Amino acid sequence: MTPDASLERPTDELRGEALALSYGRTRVVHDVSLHLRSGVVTALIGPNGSGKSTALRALARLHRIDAGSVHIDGTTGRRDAASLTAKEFARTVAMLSQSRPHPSGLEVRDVVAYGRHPHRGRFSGLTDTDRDAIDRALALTGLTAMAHRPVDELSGGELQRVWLATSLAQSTGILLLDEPTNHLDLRYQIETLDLVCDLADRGTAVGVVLHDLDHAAAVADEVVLMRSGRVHAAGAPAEVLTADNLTDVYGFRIDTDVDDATGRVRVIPRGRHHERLRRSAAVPV
Ligand SMILES: Nc1ncnc2c1ncn2[C@@H]1O[C@H](COP(=O)(O)OP(=O)(O)OP(=O)(O)O)[C@@H](O)[C@H]1O
Repeated sequence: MTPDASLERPTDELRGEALALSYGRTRVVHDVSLHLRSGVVTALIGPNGSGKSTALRALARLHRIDAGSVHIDGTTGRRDAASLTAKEFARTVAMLSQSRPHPSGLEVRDVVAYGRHPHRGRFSGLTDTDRDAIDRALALTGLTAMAHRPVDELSGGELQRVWLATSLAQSTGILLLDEPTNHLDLRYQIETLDLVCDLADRGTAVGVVLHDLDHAAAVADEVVLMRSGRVHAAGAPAEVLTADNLTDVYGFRIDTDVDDATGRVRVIPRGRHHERLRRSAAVPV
């Protein structure tokens, strides 16, 4: 699962400034700014309901913006995301949403081919470039051998990889992933994280919502810690993933240390079960 290094290096960046977002009359995201830079993995973390998905969806033009702006900075200068046609935007930004449809009556390859829609003319068939992009997306997600299986027969994790492949087939310079490791077994969780890093290494701007803080520590160049619809802290993983920040935001004791092998922060949640383990270790059976 390594992206093709021969492809042109993307340079687009996505900038959400002072975003205010609501459901109906309820404001759920307040004054949030997010800057997704080319070649950088930005992880959005925070408790349930803190506004991560809503913010990511706003960057993908899937949620109405009450105040603030979303811009794309690319080779042709700065463009307001709202000024692009749907196809232009979809050639620039791909998003793997948390709510993923369950298509039926289609093969895996057909679903992944949907990712090429923004690159195709209204009546034109798949070009060689389209087919190459589909093959590459299937390979990157470990789906080549399943390309002709009906999607109706797939497990939740396999289907998740099909949607990831569909986003990759869009061949965008900006990739937004909402909990991409959900439903995946350990191998594909790690492969997906590796893929995220590989894509960033060849220039993609990646914004990824992650619940596993060790995953965020392992892959993120920048971490945005959200709380109650606001950015509580943002910056390098070692600056954001501190015991104080995490304990404060998640509302129970969380310690951190540093993995000697990688130099990355390790997160140690101190649930009541730790106390139980400590007691049972102290009292010989
Ligand atoms: N469709 C909706 N209608 C009304 N309120 C919503 C809707 N979706 C989300 N919300 C509310 O908006 C707030 C932010 O939700 P959001 O899904 O962005 O949080 P999140 O950080 O992604 O949460 P999670 O980690 O649980 O996925 C929450 O208070 C949530 O209850």
